Amino acid sequence: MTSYRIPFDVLENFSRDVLIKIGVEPQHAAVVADILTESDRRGHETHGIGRLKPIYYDRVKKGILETAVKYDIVKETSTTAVIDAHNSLGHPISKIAMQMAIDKAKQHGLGMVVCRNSTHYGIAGYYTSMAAAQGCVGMCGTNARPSIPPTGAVENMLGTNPLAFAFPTDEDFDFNLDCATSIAQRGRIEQYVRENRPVPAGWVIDDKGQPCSDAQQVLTGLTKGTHALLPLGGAGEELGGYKGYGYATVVEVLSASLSQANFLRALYGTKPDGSAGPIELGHFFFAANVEAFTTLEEFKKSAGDIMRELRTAKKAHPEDRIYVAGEKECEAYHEQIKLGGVIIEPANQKAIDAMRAEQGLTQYVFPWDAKQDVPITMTEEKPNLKVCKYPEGAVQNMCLDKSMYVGDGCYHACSCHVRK
Ligand SMILES: NC(=O)c1ccc[n+]([C@@H]2O[C@H](COP(=O)([O-])OP(=O)(O)OC[C@H]3O[C@@H](n4cnc5c(N)ncnc54)[C@H](O)[C@@H]3O)[C@@H](O)[C@H]2O)c1
Ligand SMILES: O=C(O)C[C@H](O)C(=O)O
Repeated sequence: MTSYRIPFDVLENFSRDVLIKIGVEPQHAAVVADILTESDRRGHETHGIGRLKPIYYDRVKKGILETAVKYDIVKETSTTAVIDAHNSLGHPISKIAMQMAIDKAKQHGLGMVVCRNSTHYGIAGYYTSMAAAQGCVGMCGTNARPSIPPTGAVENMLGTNPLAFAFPTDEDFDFNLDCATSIAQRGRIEQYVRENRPVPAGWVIDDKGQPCSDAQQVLTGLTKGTHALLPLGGAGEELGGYKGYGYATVVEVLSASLSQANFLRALYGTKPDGSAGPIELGHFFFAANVEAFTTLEEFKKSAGDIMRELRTAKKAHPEDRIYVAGEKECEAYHEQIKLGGVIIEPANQKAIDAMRAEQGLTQYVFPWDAKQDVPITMTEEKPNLKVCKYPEGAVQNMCLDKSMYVGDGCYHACSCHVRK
């Protein structure tokens, strides 16, 4: 089966409309759809639209995730707040919580807001980006279903617990370090299952401490507790696995102990009878107003100077490239915008088809609905540039390579095909 590139606005509108159909308020559905699509725009496809189903859609359908976004502020000071999210969708609550932290930082220098009884919030870096865009240093993290074993153990206990930091710079992107505290996160294993690829050595151990390369076995084993995703640094102490384990523990404590949220084994999401139950998590969001320390201009210049000096490091091979955190996401964003959307693989096409059929969203037509290839018309040809026009009724842009999507045609230096 073929993968197709789908424009971001189509995916975002589809995700929003699916969520509205299953009972989510339009303004909250729009936030979830934006954050899922933003993950794809940044190249974090493991946490993008591909997770609408099985995670959010299926959990709402099973009645283990609330569609109404309700929350209470249970404790508040000028610089802190504790939110109870009552098993609501994690993305809208997290956006509200990070904005509260930023507002407090803007007024008092620092702000920290924690949530309990919230649910999976997607990419941590979305929320730290909000802080950087508003002149703050942002930090956030969340706990998650058990995945990481403590160093020396084989039982998965800690979530893949992402920890993200962002701040503005005078470069054309904000620094944003946004990653799990495990070597690979669950979304990556799901991706390896979809692509039928073996899991690389060093990512996983089973309950005998042995490696396992079968992605499906790992995914099932994570839920059963027979497999674990190793912390940053890997197994044992030799390569510093205890550092990743330590950072995952910091995230667990900041997510759970300040807000009095659930932690570790309580996040398996299984009821005593073995059926799926809610996974109510904790998150923390922190913002520091740069202007409380120095001018924003001085901060950005200094941070940018650090980025630029890092890039001057002597390289092992001239062709190697030195990146700083946030740079790849910025490039992916521009590249994907230029290419006109995100590649949707066959497994994700099936999930989209199932949601479309169940919710009667027949107004959405995707390229894989097309029955036959039809020729495209070249309207202009220059060296390395063809301007082509799609025939009437052609379904979406299906150019899968470096092309510029322009309405009903594309500019490209390759051959692409269109289906009807
Ligand atoms: N909600 C959850 O429970 C949860 C759990 C785990 C991960 N996640 C999310 O999944 C996403 C992916 O996580 P991941 O652990 O796979 O991330 P990853 O391993 O892809 O690392 C991404 C980070 O590393 C930086 N980076 C990549 N290559 C670099 C290089 N060569 N030099 C310098 N920096 C570089 C990126 O800019 C980015 O900040 C994140 O958005 C994370 O928040 C969410
Ligand atoms: O899937 C989870 O529970 C957490 C996170 O999104 C991950 O991919 O590891």
